[in-house]
Amino acid sequence: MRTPSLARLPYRAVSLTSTSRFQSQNLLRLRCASTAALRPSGVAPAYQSLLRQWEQRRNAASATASAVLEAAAASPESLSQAAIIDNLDPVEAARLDKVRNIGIAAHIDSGKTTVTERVLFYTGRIKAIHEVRGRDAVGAKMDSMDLEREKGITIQSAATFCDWVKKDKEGVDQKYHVNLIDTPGHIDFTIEVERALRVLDGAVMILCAVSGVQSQTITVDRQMRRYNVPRISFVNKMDRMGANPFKAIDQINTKLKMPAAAVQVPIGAEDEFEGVVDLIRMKALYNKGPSGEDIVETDEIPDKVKELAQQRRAILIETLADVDDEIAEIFLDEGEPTEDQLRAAIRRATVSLKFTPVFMGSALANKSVQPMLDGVVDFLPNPAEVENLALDQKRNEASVKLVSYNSLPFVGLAFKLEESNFGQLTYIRVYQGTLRKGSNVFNARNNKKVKVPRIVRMHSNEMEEVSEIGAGEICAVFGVECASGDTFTDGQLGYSMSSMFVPEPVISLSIKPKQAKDAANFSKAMARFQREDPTFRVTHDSESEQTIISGMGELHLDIYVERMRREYRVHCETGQPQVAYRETIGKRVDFDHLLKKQTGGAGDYARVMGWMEPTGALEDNKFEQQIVGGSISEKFLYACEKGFNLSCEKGPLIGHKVLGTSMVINDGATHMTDSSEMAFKNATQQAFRKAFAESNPSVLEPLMKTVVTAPSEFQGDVIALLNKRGATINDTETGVDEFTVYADCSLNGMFGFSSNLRATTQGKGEYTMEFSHYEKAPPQVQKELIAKYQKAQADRNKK
Ligand SMILES: Nc1nc2c(ncn2[C@@H]2O[C@H](COP(=O)(O)OP(=O)(O)OP(=O)(O)O)[C@@H](O)[C@H]2O)c(=O)[nH]1
Repeated sequence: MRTPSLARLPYRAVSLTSTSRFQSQNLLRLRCASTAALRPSGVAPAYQSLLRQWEQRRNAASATASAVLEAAAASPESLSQAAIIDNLDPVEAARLDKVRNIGIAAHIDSGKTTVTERVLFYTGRIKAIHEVRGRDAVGAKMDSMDLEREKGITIQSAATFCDWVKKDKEGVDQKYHVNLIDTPGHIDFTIEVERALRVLDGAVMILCAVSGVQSQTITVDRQMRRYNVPRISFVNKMDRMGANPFKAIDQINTKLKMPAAAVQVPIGAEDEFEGVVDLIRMKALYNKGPSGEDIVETDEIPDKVKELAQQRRAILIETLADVDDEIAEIFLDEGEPTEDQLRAAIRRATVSLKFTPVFMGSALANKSVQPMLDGVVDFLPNPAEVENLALDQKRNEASVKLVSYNSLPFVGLAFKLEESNFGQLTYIRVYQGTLRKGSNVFNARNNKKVKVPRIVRMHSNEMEEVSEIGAGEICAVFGVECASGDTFTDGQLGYSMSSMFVPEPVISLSIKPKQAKDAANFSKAMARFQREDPTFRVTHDSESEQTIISGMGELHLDIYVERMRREYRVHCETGQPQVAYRETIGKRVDFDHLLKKQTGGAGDYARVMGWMEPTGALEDNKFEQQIVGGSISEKFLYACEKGFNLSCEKGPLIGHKVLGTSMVINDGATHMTDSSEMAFKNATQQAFRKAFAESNPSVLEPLMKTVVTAPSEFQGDVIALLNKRGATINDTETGVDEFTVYADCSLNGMFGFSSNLRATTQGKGEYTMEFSHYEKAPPQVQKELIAKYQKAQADRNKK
């Protein structure tokens, strides 16, 4: 048996030494409250009502309130956020304990929407189950767009909520409020997953029992890590031929490097899949009723799985011993943890991101979805258990912890915008305080005051009006103009929250309405799509007079062209998809450029001196001025910076954006009457062109992390296909009957790959492609691109 290494044992997850500024300030106020009568005048108005509540509780002889106030006075640092929540405000703690904000994320077609449909049915949110691409032509609740129902894929994430009733240890029903977001699986809609995970407290990672960890599971795993989202796993499709949950669990451990162990074992598999054995309580669970709505629990574990259950329970304890010191101690003493100890350890380890418990079932066959829901409330954190930070703009952007108290000042994050029939719908996660209908909130980005006219809870495309939403919850509001990622506060706090990661678009195409009369609707649609989706960009190329749309992949752009047709009745003509190339400088070049024009009247005069060089990383460009002696005034330097930024927007080589280039201006000259902002802007642009051309610049192309999976018999053909497209193969894994290739490919080389792959693998192969980084394009490609651009420029000049 494996002995857990003590060195690897982590500290207890519950820290009692957290000392964020927010807490210490509150605790200092607490100290005042505990040593003397409460003096609200000395306390920021935002906290007065909260202090009053605490004081009232003490006056009402609450032993906890007194004890905590005294402890806070003696040692403010000794109380953690958890202690504040648990001890100071039992009412808030009890409310938050019953809230879960979760997302469902997974590889394409793993069954996210099908699982969500069951969740909604079993929690009573919907009256009947409808299948994705089902024969009843209704479609799953969460795929509400026509396009989603037709294609059987999720394009937009959809939010909903439900109540899950679970019996506690004493057999008393406890109602949990679950806010749930179903996210798309396709990589082109990855922003939907990003923004959902940004605001969720936990996630259910779904895997297919046959395919296990797939390419998109790896992406989703990375996204969950980026936002520190704890997860439980659900191995779905246990009814499929070849289902093997333990293969999936091994892969979570090895491929995702996330300690994972089954908390259930299946009773039968494939078409004999009957139910599961709960390894924590050692009980067999079966679904009964026409749609599996009743869970029947028995102590009689079928003989055929008794041994497996014992084995897997031992592995569960062993895996936990590696990540939890309480279980480690029991394990080292060769003891047997109790049910409570096991449950608490799984919760601790999951919440602290060290472990994922694995559930299993078949959503389509209506089996074992409810125990997974029990897992959501048992093992995923409530809003109070997740550390959410904001930056306090009034105190030099110091980091402050947000506390999900209803009575604190309001802080919320707008994480998603959607156009609806009633105007813009803004999804908000309330991190602190209460959002009330009719109240005013302030946008931290521009300090604009906005009134909140309507608040709704979303149920896919339906909504339920509410008058207020408490801390830790998710809602949507109407009539609040803002951008995706804006923070709202009640105006008293200068807090702002970090936004989500937005990947850069890698593909673009020209687009125009087929009929001139549709121009107005076309612009309306473009504006809307851009507001809703930060990975969808629209630019206007003034030279070619074309509108260019850019996005994450061919499918992403196709969907918008199709939505334009369906939702706005605008038929469009599109050009060939183009790769989003970049340009970069090759080496340092000094410049001394003089712009001087004398054409009668006032002339133009600007002289700029300095150098341009690579920034070192192929990232943002940098402009710097190091003028001493005032040879160029501030106003003109600002114009120089503008000129630099404009030059970076349209590189000299092929007209694509410039990356990784820095410009320093350290001297120059100004003319008394002939210098102007325009002259300095133009001079900088000219200097830029000249220096860039002399620096041995290059064209960069996006490199894509590509993962291809197909049945083993096609391995040779698929590798040959990738080689033909110039891919660098990094790794190959061979499974029982399928293989996976990991490769880096240039996006340029991958156009039309999906149809090639389909043809080569009889439609059985699949692949995902995700932007990795920019790299120099091969010399031949660079040459061709430059020649093409120059020819187009020359043709344009002739006209
Ligand atoms: N055999 C079997 N098929 C399932 C199960 N769950 C889902 N499916 C099928 O798998 C297909 C994909 O299911 P979805 O629920 O749309 O999967 P998804 O992960 O939401 O798909 P995307 O959002 O497009 O990534 C559908 O045809 C489902 O009927 C299951 O438990 N067993």
